[in-house]
This record gives sequence, structure tokens and C-alpha cells, in this order.
Amino acid sequence: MMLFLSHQSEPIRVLVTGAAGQIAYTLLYRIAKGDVFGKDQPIILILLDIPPMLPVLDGVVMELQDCALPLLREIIPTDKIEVGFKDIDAAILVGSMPRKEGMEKKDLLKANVAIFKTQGAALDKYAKKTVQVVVVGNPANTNCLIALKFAPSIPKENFSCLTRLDHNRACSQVAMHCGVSSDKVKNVIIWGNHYSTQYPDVHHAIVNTHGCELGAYKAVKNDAWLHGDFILTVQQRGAAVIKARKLSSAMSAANAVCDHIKDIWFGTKEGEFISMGVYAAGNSYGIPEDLIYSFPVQIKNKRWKVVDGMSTNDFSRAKMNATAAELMEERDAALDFLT
Ligand SMILES: NC(=O)c1ccc[n+]([C@@H]2O[C@H](COP(=O)([O-])OP(=O)(O)OC[C@H]3O[C@@H](n4cnc5c(N)ncnc54)[C@H](O)[C@@H]3O)[C@@H](O)[C@H]2O)c1
Ligand SMILES: O=C(O)CC[C@H](O)C(=O)O
Repeated sequence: MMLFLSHQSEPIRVLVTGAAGQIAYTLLYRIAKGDVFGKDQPIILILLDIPPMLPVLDGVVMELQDCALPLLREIIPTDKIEVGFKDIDAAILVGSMPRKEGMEKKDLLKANVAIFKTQGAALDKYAKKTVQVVVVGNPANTNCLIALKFAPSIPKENFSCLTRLDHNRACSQVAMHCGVSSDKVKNVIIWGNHYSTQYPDVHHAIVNTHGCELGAYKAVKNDAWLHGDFILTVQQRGAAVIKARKLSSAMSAANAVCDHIKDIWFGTKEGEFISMGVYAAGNSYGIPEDLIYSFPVQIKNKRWKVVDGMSTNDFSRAKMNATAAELMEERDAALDFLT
């Protein structure tokens, strides 16, 4: 349905899957309001969900209309893949089952991986070849790898998965520990999986305290915490939120999706890097190549580059390898499920 006419630049087509779900509820508003693709970029929002959720999607459409957002040119609710993926510029793949308390990771993999095979094939067939694909649905790294494998005509560099939530969690934990605001912490790294073997690493992070830039270890002054509870807290934060809310994180996840895509669209700040799950081929850290692995990346002109040359000690190497091993296991299990 058409909303407004204007003389700004051409609208871009943005697909959000799982559009009737809880992450999308926050995310769609942020996108439509201009927080992600810019305040001058008109948007056509395509909302894909499964047939039983169409009545809920109607409600989401009504609410988006009622926000009266000038950048939002058209809203297309659909349960049809060929409509959802047609000529899209960005695909934000959220739609999948979230883990509930007591549910094993393997159950989630089995439930969700087939969705990403279908959607990879749909990207290949219907999307623009320049489409940027961001996978949020869990297990995000492996789902992203599967989507990439089933979309051979789209460059592998156009695929990424969300580890920005973990990155933001790490920044925030360090900031709270140092008594500074979270924007004073930069260059933390999440290595590997979005799941609990991920390695939040602050060996190269910088904290700005009272106008003075210090390495995180110097600023925190508590190596035992940085090697222990800090890592555990970030690794297990998703599970802690599920335990407390009885629902998977949504507000913080949507916020992280916005940060992630905004950095793809507009680039990372000079001298800073962020974490995202990307195809590991050609990495300089000895991580097996056929994985979507979270690295420190810098982005320019919508192209990410893994930041090379970060020194890694034995402590870090062991954790980087452990999370790679988990990802290889997940990949092999996913491929088994699909055959
Ligand atoms: N990577 C991250 O940092 C991160 C953080 C939080 C949550 N997540 C994951 O995001 C996913 C969504 O979470 P949520 O809380 O929004 O879940 P939700 O259950 O509230 O919403 C999921 C939506 O996806 C829809 N869906 C299911 N199959 C679909 C398909 N084939 N096509 C389109 N839509 C489909 C469902 O009908 C539902 O509306 C989960 O897998 C969750 O674990 C990832
Ligand atoms: O299922 C989980 O444990 C993680 C849920 C979500 O991805 C998060 O990080 O909040």
C-alpha cells in the first residue's frame, strides 16, 4: 500500500523476515524512522512471515502507518518468498525460532537451518546481486553460512551475521566496570560464534577515562575479572535474558541490528573496528575457511575487511580455536540435517 509521495532519492527495498516477531517489532520502527539507512533514504519495507502470522502482520502494518514516518514509502506484508525477496537491496533475516529456557542448541539448529536453505535459494533467484544480507536468526553464524551456500550468484562478502549484540554487551560491561559511558569504550573484539563459546577479547580495546585513552587492561585494573566473569557474563548474557524475561532478547538485538547495518551502509569510524560474523576465507588468523566467524572488521564503501595483525596470546588462541571447533561442528550438523 502506498503511503506518501516525495521528491527525494529512489527508495531502497528492505526485507525483514520474522516481521511479526518481537525483534522485528522494534527493528521495523527504527528502520522506517531513518536510524539505519539514513535520514534522507526513502524505504520500501517488505515484511515476510509465515501464513499463520499474516493477521499479526496486518497489525504491524497498521502501527507503522500510524507512526506517520515520512521516509516510509510502501509496506508490503507477505508470506510469499517470491514477493519477499524480489529486487531487494537489503535482507535482514530474523525469522526463525528463538531458543526457550531448557531448549538445546541442537534442537534450534534442526528447527531453523532449513529456513535458511530456502531463503538462500530465494536470494539467489530473486534478489539484486548487490543485496546485503544480515542473518540474525539463531544459530546465526551457521544459518548465514547455509544461506550463503545456497545463493552462489551473490558475492560471499555480501553476507554477514550478527555478533554486534555481543560486541555491545562487552563494551557495556567494561564501561560499567570503569564508571564511564559506553561510547568511551572502543575496539573490543568478539571472535567466533554468536553462541556461548564466543570469545570476547579486550586486549586491543581502548577506554577513554577523564579524556585519557588507556588500554582496557590498564583501565579496568582487574585481570582476573577480564579473564573470568567478564567473559562468562558476555558469553551467557543471551541465556540470562531468556531466564529473566522468559523470552529471548529483542530490544537489544534490534538495536544491535541497527548498529550493524548502519556500519555496513556508512562505514566504521576512522581508527575503530567492530565485530561481525563474516566468511572466513583468506583470514590471517588461521581460522578454518569455510565458516562464518566473527572477526574485528573495518568497513568502507559497503565492503568489510578483517583487521589483520591483532596480536593473540596463548589464552586468546585457545579460545579462538574452541569457538572455531564449535562452528565446524554446527556446520557439519547443519549439512547433515539438510541431506
Ligand atoms: N544474533 C543475535 O544476536 C540474536 C539476538 C536475539 C535473538 N536472535 C534470534 O533471532 C530470532 C528471532 O527472535 P524473535 O525473538 O524475534 O523471535 P519471535 O518468535 O518473536 O519471532 C520470530 C518470527 O519469525 C517468524 N518465522 C518463522 N519461520 C519463518 C520463515 N520461514 N519465514 C519468515 N518468518 C518466519 C515467526 O512466525 C515469528 O513471527 C531467533 O532465532 C533468536 O534466537 C538472535
Ligand atoms: O539462545 C540464546 O542463548 C541466545 C539468544 C540471543 O541470541 C541473545 O544473544 O540474546
